Amino acid sequence: MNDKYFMDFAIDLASKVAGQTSPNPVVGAVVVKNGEIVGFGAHLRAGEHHAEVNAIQMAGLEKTEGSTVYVTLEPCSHYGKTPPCSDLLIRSKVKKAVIASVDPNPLVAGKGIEKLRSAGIDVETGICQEEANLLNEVFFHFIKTKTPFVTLKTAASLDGKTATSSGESKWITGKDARLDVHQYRHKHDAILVGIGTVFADNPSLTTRLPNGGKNPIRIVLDTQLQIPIDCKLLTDQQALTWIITGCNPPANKTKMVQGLKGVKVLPLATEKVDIEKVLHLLGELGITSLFVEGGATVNESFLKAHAINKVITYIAPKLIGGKNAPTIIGGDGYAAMSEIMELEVREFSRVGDDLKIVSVPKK
Ligand SMILES: Nc1c(/N=C/[C@H](O)[C@H](O)[C@H](O)COP(=O)(O)O)[nH]c(=O)[nH]c1=O
Ligand SMILES: Nc1c(N[C@@H]2O[C@H](COP(=O)(O)O)[C@@H](O)[C@H]2O)[nH]c(=O)[nH]c1=O
Ligand SMILES: [Zn+2]
Repeated sequence: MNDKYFMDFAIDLASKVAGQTSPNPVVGAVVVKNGEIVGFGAHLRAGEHHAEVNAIQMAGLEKTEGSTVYVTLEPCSHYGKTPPCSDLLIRSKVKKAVIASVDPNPLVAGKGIEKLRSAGIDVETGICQEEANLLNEVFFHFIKTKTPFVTLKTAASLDGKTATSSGESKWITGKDARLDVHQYRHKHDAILVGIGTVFADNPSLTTRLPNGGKNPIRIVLDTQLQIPIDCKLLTDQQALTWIITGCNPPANKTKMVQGLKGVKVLPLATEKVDIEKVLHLLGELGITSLFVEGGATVNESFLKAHAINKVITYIAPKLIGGKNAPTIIGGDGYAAMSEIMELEVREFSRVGDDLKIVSVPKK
């Protein structure tokens, strides 16, 4: 078996724990001795063992000695919440390390590889690098920008409507597509809607998957703190709810809302809710991935802030019509074609009766 064979397994291990390890990256590791897999593991949760530790623990020290370790991310070389993996590989007398992604964390970048080489371990990098980098697009983005990686989720009819002109929207996409959305809620640290969607749908924004899943922190952009006090987000206590407002939300309403369990009011320093400021605030609060579920006004503000890193679009084979029916992106939008946002399609699939398109900004 070649290096790709074993690295594919490590990548598969890492891909299956997406959403669990935040704010850490997902990492998979496989220990191979004389062409036989003797141990494997993934990093399961921030603060717990790294992938290499789990894999070497399964292999045992005897089999690890003289082995080749395949790992999707450069072994760490610093003391974070856990001791350095590069030291562990050296102590365990590993013969060779095959690495997919180099760690962009300034604390680690290249130091882990250097440490291994100077201890006489043969290190090869770049095997399945593209694929492994995609696994950690959120982590790499956050390490670089200290702001969350933003995924915009939209759902519309064939003619681009998100509701009828009378505001009805149940349902445009089918059960399968609506369920598919929940896997993304599980994987994200936070989910964001505008106050308009709260008024229109009284959403719960929780993760409702058959096998359970993590609820993201629910964020509402609500400049004047108009949120209805009896809405699900403030009363269901299913997950934390943070409301981001302009600088002077009404004092008595703020006191009332702030007093609710699991609810925080976060006023910005400016009158208007500026997306750049929202992202920096969320980054400071440790949000590494943000799932934006609209509505049209919020979507446009993210578009204009050039803050969209990925778009998940569900299209239902339905025609709604109506020049006043709402569409995916509202506001003024761009007047000049030269300004519009261009993307490239990364995935195209069917989900039940609907189409699903995953696209990313054109490089
Ligand atoms: N109307 C449709 C959608 N509507 C999505 C809404 O904007 C909002 O995200 C939901 O109301 C969230 O509600 P909850 O959290 O599940 O209680 N989204 C979809 O994917 N398909 C549709 O047909
Ligand atoms: N999860 C992971 C790594 N994560 C690296 O270590 C940092 C977190 O360290 P700590 O706070 O100790 O968990 C994280 O920012 C990233 O640079 N490294 C690895 O060798 N293997 C792993 O499985
Ligand atoms: Zn480590």
